[in-house]
Amino acid sequence: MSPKTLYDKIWDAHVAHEADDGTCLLYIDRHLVHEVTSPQAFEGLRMTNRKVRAPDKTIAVPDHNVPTTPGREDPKNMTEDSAIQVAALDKNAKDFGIHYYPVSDVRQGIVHIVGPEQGWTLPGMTVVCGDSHTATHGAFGALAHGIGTSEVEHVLATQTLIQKKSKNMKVEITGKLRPGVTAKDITLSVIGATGTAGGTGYVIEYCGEAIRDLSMEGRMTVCNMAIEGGARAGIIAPDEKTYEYCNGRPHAPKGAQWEAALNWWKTLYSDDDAQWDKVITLKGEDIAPVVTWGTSPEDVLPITANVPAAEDFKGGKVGAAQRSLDYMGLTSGTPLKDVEIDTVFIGSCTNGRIEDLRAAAEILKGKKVAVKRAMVVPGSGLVRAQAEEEGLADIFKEAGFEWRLAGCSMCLAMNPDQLQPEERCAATSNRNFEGRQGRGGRTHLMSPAMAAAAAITGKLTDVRDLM
Ligand SMILES: CC(C)[C@H](C(=O)O)[C@@H](O)C(=O)O
Ligand code: SF4
Repeated sequence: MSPKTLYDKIWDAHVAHEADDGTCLLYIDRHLVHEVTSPQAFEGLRMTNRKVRAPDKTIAVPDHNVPTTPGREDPKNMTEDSAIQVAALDKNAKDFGIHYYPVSDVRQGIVHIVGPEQGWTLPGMTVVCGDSHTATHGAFGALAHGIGTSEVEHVLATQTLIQKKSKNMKVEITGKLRPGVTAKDITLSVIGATGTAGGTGYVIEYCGEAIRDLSMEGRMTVCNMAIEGGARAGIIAPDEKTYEYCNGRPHAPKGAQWEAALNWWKTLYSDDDAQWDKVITLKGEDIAPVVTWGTSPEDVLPITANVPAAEDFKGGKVGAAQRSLDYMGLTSGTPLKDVEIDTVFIGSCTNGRIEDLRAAAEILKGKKVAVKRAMVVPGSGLVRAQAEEEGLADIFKEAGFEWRLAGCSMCLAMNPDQLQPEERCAATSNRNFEGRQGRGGRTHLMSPAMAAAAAITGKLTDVRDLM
C-alpha cells in the first residue's frame, strides 16, 4: 500500500463515489448548523418536500446573533434580522427533528465549542458546518471544514458533499515553547510566516513536539485559524490526549463501540514516507508572544516590535499596509507596547474555552482593569458554569470585566456587542478585518494572556513583563 497522510486516510474512508474528473461525493459524519447560514437551506428542503437525511447526525445551535446579556430569550433584545434567524432555527430544529441547543439550554454556545464539548466531534470523522471556522474540529484528527449555504442544503438532504481533494501541507512546530507563548501565538506566527494565501489549496496537518505538547484546547486554537491562512482545513493526528478528552462525553461511543472506535483512531496518522506538497517548519523556541497591528491576520509582529512603515513591504503590499495603518490609526515606528487600548474582548471559538479563561484569570488575579470596557464571553454555557465553579468568574468580575453569557459576541458585529468607530480593542478572536467588530472599530488579535495583560495596563503589553 502506498504511504498516506492523515488527510488521505480520512478522505479515502469517506469517498462514496469518484467521477472521472476527480470530483468526489464524500460521506459526512457530522453536520453542525447555526442560525446565519441555514435558513435558506431548510427553506429549500421545505419547498421540495424533502426531509433531513440524517437528523441524528445534524446538530444546531444559535450563536452568532444572540445577545450575551440576561433577557436574551426576548426577541425584542435583538435586531429584527437576528430575531428572524434565531426564530427560524428554533422552528427548523423542531420541524426537522435535529439535535438542538436553544439559548435557554446551558449547553448552548459557539457551535465550534459545543461540538467537541458534547462529543459530536470525534477523530476520523468528516465534519462540516456553514461556517469557515469549522476548521477548529480538525484538532481531533477529523476532516472538518466550512461549506456554503447551498452545500448546507445538499448535506441536509443527502448527508454527502461534492468535493475535490486538496493538496497536503505539513506545518511542523519543533521543540518547546518559551514561557508566555501559547497556541494562539503559534497559529498567528504561522500565518505571519505563510500569509493569508499560504495555505490556499491545501489541508494543513500541524505536527511536531510543540503541537503534541498542546492541550486539546490549544490544538483547537491552532486549527481554528487554519482558514485564516487560506487552508481548506487544519488537522492534528489524534493521540492519548484526544482520546482522554473524548472519553465519556455525552455523544462519544461507549463500551465495545468505544474500543472499536479506538482501534480505528489509532491508525490515524501520516505514514513516515507520506508525500507532502508543501512543508513549513517553525522552531517553537523562536515563537514570541505576538499581536496583530493591521487589518489582516497576517499582519503579525512580536509584541517587542514597532509599528511597521508601509515602505517595509514589497510591491502590491505597500498600499495595503498604508491603508491598514490609516484604518488602525497607527504611526510607523511607535513601539507596539505604547499603543493604548480602549476595550478588551476575551472569547470566540478561537479562545473561549476553559483553558483560555484560566490563562487570562491567572494574569488578572488581584488586579484591576485600566481600559474603558472589558468583557469575557465564555464559549458555551458549560464553560461558563465551570469557570464559575473554579472561581475564575469572580477574578474577572473583581478585575472589572463584564461576565457575559455564551455566544460569538464581539468576535463579529452581528449582535449587540460591537465596537464604536475608532474604538481600539485587544481581542482573542481570529479576524481583524475592517469593521469586523463594529464599523470603524480597530482590532488587535492576541492570546488570552496577552489580552488580560493589555486590560491591566491599558496598552498592548508583553505578558512576560507581568509574569
Ligand atoms: C457568519 C459566518 C458565515 C462566518 C464564517 O463563516 O466564518 C462567521 O462565523 C465568521 O467568523 O466570520
Ligand atoms: S466566534 Fe467568531 S469566528 Fe467563531 S464562529 Fe463565531 S463569529 Fe465566527
